[in-house]
Amino acid sequence: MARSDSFFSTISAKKPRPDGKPALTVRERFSALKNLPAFLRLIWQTSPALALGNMALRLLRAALPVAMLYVGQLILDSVVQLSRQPAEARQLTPVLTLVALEFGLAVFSDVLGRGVALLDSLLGDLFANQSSIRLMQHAAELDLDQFEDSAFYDKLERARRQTLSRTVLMSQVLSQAQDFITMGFLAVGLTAFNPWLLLLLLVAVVPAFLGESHFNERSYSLVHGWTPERRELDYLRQTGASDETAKEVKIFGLSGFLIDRFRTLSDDFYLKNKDLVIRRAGWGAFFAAVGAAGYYAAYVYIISETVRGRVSIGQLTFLAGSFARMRGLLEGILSRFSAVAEGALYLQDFFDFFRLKPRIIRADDARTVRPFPRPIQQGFQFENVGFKYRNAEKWALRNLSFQLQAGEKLALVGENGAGKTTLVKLLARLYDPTEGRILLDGHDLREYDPAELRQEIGVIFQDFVRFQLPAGQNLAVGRIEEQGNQPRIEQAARQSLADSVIAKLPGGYEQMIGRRFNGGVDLSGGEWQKIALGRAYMRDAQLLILDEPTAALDARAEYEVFQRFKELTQGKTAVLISHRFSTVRMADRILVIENGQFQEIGSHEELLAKGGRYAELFRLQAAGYQ
Ligand SMILES: Nc1ncnc2c1ncn2[C@@H]1O[C@H](COP(=O)(O)OP(=O)(O)OP(=O)(O)O)[C@@H](O)[C@H]1O
Repeated sequence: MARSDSFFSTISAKKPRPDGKPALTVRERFSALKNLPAFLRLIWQTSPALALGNMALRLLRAALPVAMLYVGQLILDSVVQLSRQPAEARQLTPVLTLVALEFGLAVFSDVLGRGVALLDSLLGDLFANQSSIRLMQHAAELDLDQFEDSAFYDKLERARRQTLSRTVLMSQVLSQAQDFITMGFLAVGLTAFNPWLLLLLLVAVVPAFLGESHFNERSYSLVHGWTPERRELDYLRQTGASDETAKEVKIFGLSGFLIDRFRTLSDDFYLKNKDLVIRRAGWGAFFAAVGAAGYYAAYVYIISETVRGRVSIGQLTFLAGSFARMRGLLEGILSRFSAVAEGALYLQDFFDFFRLKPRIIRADDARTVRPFPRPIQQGFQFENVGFKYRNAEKWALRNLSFQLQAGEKLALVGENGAGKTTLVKLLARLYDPTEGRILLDGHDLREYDPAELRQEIGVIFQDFVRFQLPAGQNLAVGRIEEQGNQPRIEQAARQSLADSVIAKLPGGYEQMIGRRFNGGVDLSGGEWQKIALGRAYMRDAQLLILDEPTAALDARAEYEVFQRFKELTQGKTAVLISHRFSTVRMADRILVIENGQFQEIGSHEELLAKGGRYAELFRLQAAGYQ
């Protein structure tokens, strides 16, 4: 932000924001307030009872300041009157009753204040929890390809950061309403005395409001524009100090490199922010002085009216008290208004995230959704399939046509980056083809319900997740509905050879695995792989896909895994991705892909006899063993 950027200039002109976009105008800032009704609806839905209770207490509390000031006025006037009476005629009881009343009101106001704070905190906690749940639910509905878009990630990040700060916004909006009501009560008293005092009040307070609101917009722009960098800062913080990365950070001596990058980014942000907060403090002090001048001008006026005998001492305290109170309230309301407007700007990100819609969804009209074939009759047909990742220049797959027959075991072979995993992701409809189509039993895959399709498919990816969960649950994630079915979990463990891994764990199936949590035991790469393989056996899937499932297994385990796999998937369709030809040759047919293009397909013997790419790769690997 340029140093010459004065406060008043941005009110009229659009200045570039730190992220290069023009600064928000006052109108844009106000228009963000349109998000508030939807926000209040969300709060109401969180707990109507708590929301209602909160509003009722606030309403009551709003009336108390004017009541207390009025009782104060009565007390003072009574005291002055008493002091003018002869000593023997002085009756203290009425004054003491008034003092007792004021005391009662003070205690009541305090109790109400605590009640409001309590309900705010309960409602805020519930709201934050429900927002986090909604966020997770919505993220789960979105497409994989949306997660690979950095603009999406920025939105997700901002929405996630805001679930907690939105509870502050909730209190602010409710306090705003409460203070408005209090102001209304006080304004009646002040206007009755002299309406000009109200005008004086506005003159004293409005500049401070404009200043606050300007700096709030600046700070939103700064934070918003810095989302990618703040994401990188989080990433660096995590990479520099986490169990997952500690090994390589140490071996490669990366901590200096990571810290330098962190320092550069964080210093840059600090300097930009410092500039802003210093100017904010300077202008803030100036506007506070303007406000104080307005208050003292009014005070002098009220005092002079008292001296001239036009108002009583009690009225003097009532008016001075009302004016001071109203100045505080108005300042609070106005500066809170800009905080609320700022919060509403952030809300925009929150709602924007929820407006993102997945594309891979079930057809709206239930009649057009095709029931999934049980069993699959013909299999999957790739028709001229092409796929390009979001923002990628080059095609990951192109012009791919072949048939995956029902009950067939198909192996995919190709060099790194050839497109094997991409093909599998298209089968599971994690993405839809960019061109061409995939048919299942003669119908486009898009005609089936994606949820049903995924139920019928069991995929173990090469980068499977190492869930920090007990061993049994780590297997059960393959079919989480069966997490209570111990015999089934144990059977899957036997089938994937994970049973011998679990037998060695001190806690058996209950043993927490992974290092993140207390008492967790880590496993070797191959041991993790056996657990992950077990997830495939937890499913009753018609199509099983194993993407390099044995890369970390020793030769004997690999042989055994595949013997079992063949037996256990009798009659089922399966796709295997492997770089080991000893595994690949067990498949009925092998599809060779090169640079995303179909190369050849056939059985091991056929392809060897053909003497093409497969034969070349096979001989290359075989030569390595000689
Ligand atoms: N999420 C992604 N976004 C952009 N490009 C991607 C993405 N995933 C893969 N690619 C690119 O698509 C191409 C095919 O990748 P794919 O993962 O399908 O290869 P693969 O044959 O499975 O490789 P490997 O044997 O290394 O696992 C590669 O050029 C890769 O860089």
